[in-house]
This record gives sequence, C-alpha cells and structure tokens, in this order.
Amino acid sequence: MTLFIDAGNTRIKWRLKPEGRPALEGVGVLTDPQLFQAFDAQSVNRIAISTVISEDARKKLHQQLYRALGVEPVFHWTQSSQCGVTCAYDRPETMGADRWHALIGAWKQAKRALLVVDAGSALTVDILDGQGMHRGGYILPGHRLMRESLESNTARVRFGKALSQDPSPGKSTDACVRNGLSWLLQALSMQLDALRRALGIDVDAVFLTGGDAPGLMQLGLEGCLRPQLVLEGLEAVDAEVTGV
Ligand SMILES: Nc1ncnc2c1ncn2[C@@H]1O[C@H](COP(=O)(O)OP(=O)(O)O)[C@@H](O)[C@H]1O
Ligand SMILES: CC(C)(COP(=O)(O)O)[C@@H](O)C(=O)NCCC(=O)O
Ligand SMILES: [K+]
Repeated sequence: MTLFIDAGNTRIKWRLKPEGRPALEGVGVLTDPQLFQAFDAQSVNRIAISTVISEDARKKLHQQLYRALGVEPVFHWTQSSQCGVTCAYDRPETMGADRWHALIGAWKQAKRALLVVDAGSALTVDILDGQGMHRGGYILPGHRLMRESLESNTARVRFGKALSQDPSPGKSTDACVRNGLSWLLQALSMQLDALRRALGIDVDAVFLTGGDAPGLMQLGLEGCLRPQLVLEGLEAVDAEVTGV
C-alpha cells in the first residue's frame, strides 16, 4: 500500500490506506525517532510525498524513510497543469507543493470556483475559478510566526500563548498582543468573506486546512474544515502519475 506524507515547516501529516480497511492517519514532527515506527514496514510498497521543507531536511527525510521501509519515496512538485488544475505562476516549480496539492484536493471535490485557506506555519490563501484556473493567492505569516516575530524583535512585549477570542482594545501588554492578533485574524476572516462573495463562491467551496484552521473558525471564518486536504490532493496526483 502507499504511504502519503505531507511534510510542512512545523509538522508532518501522514496517511496509509490499507485495502479494505479504514485509513490510518497521524501527525508528528520530523525530529521524532518514533515517527517512522508507526508505519508497517512489511506492507508499504510506495511512498508519495508533498513537502515544502528545505533541501537538506528533504534529503534527510528521504534517507530516514528508505532506512525504515526500504522504499524510495517519490516527491510530487507543483506542475503547470495537473488533475484539471492550472497554476497561475510563471514558474510553477516555485509554488509550494502543499498549496498545489491542497488546490487539487479541493478541486477534486468541488469542481467549481473555490478558495483554499491553509493556516499552517505560514497562512496561505489560493483562488481557483470554475475552470480550475488558479487565480493566484496570498502568503502571510501564520499565528505562531506573528507572535514569535514580536517576541524576538522587541525587548518589552511579553505575552501568554493562549489564543484570544476577544478583539477589544487591550489594557495590558498581554491583552494588547493577544487581542490584537484576534482582531487581525477577524479582519482576515472579513477579507476572505468579501473575496468569496465578490467571486460568487459559496461557503461550501471554502476549504480550510492547517493546524490553525479550527482557531480561525472560532474567530468567525466560515468554510469546510479539511485537515488532510493536502494528502487528498497528493493522493489524486499520485494516482494520475501511476495510472491507478
Ligand atoms: N499540537 C500542535 N503542534 C504544533 N502546532 C500546532 C498544534 N496545534 C496547533 N498548531 C498550530 O498549527 C501550526 C502548524 O500547522 P500545520 O498545518 O501542521 O503546519 P505546517 O504544514 O506548516 O507544518 C503551528 O504553527 C501552530 O500555530
Ligand atoms: C508558503 C509555505 C511556506 C506554506 O507552507 P507551511 O508554512 O504551511 O508549511 C509553502 O507553501 C512554501 O514554502 N511555498 C514556497 C513559496 C510559494 O508558494 O510561492
Ligand atoms: K501546510
């Protein structure tokens, strides 16, 4: 069976699909030596990967998988056109494979104009029209990166980790930062809603994925939560390539 892997900047998401049995899924970090023990060495005969990690980290992942499972992994990258979706970039190979595979996962299901919001380490938004043409997107720092950049570039801005649901003006450093992020993310939700309406996209065609997606939904972002959207697209791409 095939092992599908989405290796992001923070976490690795994986899915195994045994024939006739429910899929096995998991989330981990690349530095965890236990990670690869979760995969059954006997039965994995193909490994398909979507990744945006550095070239060094990618080579290490390749080695670790080969050692653990004896299978050479196949890496899938952004193409100019694949599975009915056409990339807007002049240089498709420079667009993150996770964004591309998430778009394909969403297109496979919706087959109409849609938005993908991936709230991972970075937060990305991508637009597809009703013909599967990518109309471009946005890349923003994610919630954790915004907090970390404040913390590491200021001396006196110190605050707690918990996500605030309160967008009102703060009256302490902690509240100013935490409520400020909540205010900003609420504004993002409003922008996305305006974009969706302007493009005539209904809520069912807004696909939300990434570790911070549930938090964004609590702040008012509307859409369908699909935690494994990148893996769904990766599976479609791999099936097209192998002809299965
Ligand atoms: N248990 C968790 N471990 C790590 N990050 C988490 C966790 N729960 C939520 N997050 C949030 O999810 C983000 C990572 O989301 P993920 O989709 O896995 O990112 P990536 O694809 O970049 O690896 C983190 O930056 C953090 O804000
Ligand atoms: C924008 C991203 C960092 C998002 O990945 P993530 O943070 O979710 O792991 C990734 O898609 C990436 O490295 N993209 C390359 C640049 C681009 O897409 O144009
Ligand atoms: K991602």
